[in-house]
Amino acid sequence: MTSVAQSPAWRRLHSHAQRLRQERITSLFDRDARRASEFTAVLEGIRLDYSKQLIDHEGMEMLLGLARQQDLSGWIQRMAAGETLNATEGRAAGHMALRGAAGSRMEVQGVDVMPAVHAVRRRMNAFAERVRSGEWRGYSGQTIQDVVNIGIGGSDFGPRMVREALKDHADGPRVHFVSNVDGAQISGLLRWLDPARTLWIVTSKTFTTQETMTNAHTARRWLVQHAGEAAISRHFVACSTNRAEIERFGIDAANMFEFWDWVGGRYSLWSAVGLPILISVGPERFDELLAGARAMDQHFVSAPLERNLPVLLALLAIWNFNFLDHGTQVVVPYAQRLEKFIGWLQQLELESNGKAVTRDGALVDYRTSVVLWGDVGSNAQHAFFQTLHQGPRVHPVDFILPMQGTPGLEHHHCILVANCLAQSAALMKGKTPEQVREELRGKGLSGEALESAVPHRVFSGNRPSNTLLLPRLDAWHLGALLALYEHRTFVESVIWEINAFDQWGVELGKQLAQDVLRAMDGQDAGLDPSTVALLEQIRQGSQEQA
Ligand SMILES: O=P(O)(O)OC[C@H]1O[C@H](O)[C@H](O)[C@@H](O)[C@@H]1O
Repeated sequence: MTSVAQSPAWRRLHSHAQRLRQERITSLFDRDARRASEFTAVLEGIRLDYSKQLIDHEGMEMLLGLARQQDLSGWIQRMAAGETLNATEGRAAGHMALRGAAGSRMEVQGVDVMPAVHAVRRRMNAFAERVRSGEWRGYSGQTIQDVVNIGIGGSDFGPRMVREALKDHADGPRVHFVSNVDGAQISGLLRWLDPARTLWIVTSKTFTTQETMTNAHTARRWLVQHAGEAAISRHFVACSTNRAEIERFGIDAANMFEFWDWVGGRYSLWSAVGLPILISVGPERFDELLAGARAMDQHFVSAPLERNLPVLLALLAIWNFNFLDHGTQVVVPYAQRLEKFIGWLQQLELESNGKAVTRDGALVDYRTSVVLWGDVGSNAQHAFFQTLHQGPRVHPVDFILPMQGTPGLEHHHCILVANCLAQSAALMKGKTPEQVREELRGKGLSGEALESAVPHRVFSGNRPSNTLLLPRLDAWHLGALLALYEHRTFVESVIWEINAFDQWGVELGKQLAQDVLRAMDGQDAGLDPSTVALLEQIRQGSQEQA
């Protein structure tokens, strides 16, 4: 089996990249008056402007050629048809079905799953409404004031991020999240929560994840201490695929919201895992979120590759990392409400594509798994933008900018917009030594003082970015944004020929944690000398503290 890196499409791109490395993005603009509009793709007001990438029409054609060579359209159709894409676990990747419209038919491994999806959604809606309206009462007859989701990874990042993004629409009980097994997180909440008015949602696809189960048992003990076992059915619900474990924990089957093994954890916020979102913002907003994602799905499945937003986003990433050899992917939303977006995106991208073997198990001989990081603008400008502008490696940036800001504070939004656009322009244009000299002469510097100052003030420029404009940050556009990045991740995996839907890489650490726990219990767990020494230090340290 020859590697994609040996294929004709890849080789053509490789040679083309050698040529384009000599180019300036600004010169590409000089030669093409229509570049800004021609290198923009639009869906329902969402505009992906990729004109500030170091690429020309020929390069784009070659990238699309690579996508065709890799049968991208075929893979998209196979995902939409619910085929078993995740071969190592024998599962489909059915997250698009979770946002399918009522009355539509969507198959996963040959079964129409829409009746089951909508049946759970109806139960979620009804339950959320009961909690929100105050009809659902705790053991003392009082209404629910605080809801705590206990979950980690995909059972935490998605709902936490959406809850944060839609905070301005929150009109239900307060929603909190506990993910870390570090007792500091849950103890901080238990200090002030009222057991009679708190609802716990235990969210775990497997219902066996150590951190989640530890936190869930701590919450359960706390409630039982205050109100006895009988209170559990009024205060604990579960979102999971594992009915048996839920019952063993003591949660009523009637309080279980089901999802299925064809929903990957990092793609699960659209399923029962979204229950905390529903309770926070209500079923109507949740429906809008799903509708936005559905619009992106339909676009992804039906738009031609050259106008397909997720496809373009992924191909440009491939261009930057596999052909121009740039460093990492930076994502900077100029929207405070998207503060949790990066965490969600990191799991999505790095758990999906953090692999070095192809679907067939062959080692790859090209880069995969691009490290993705970022923070909200404008804060990020005051943290890591120095290295984006003048550091030795180029890190392409996705700027994400809602076109509307906070009502009544429009002048804040003007400044936000100005900063966002200025950063991408600065990355592209840079500043030449001649420009720096002129500037310094204007400030009265000359001779050696001037020359020694120059290198520190030069910006190489030619640093690529995308700008993604959203009409506004509402539930609909958020849904579309999240689905855009989900599909981007999938497209990358198709080009790289890897399975984006398993995550064996997290298993070894989990197994070894069990060994370390056994060793802490005094058993011989066959640990390595370094771990044994560290454990001894920790034992001594904790004794000193006691
Ligand atoms: O939802 P759970 O079964 O508790 O799993 C939570 C998380 O566990 C692991 O970290 C997996 O790699 C993630 O994909 C998953 O989201």
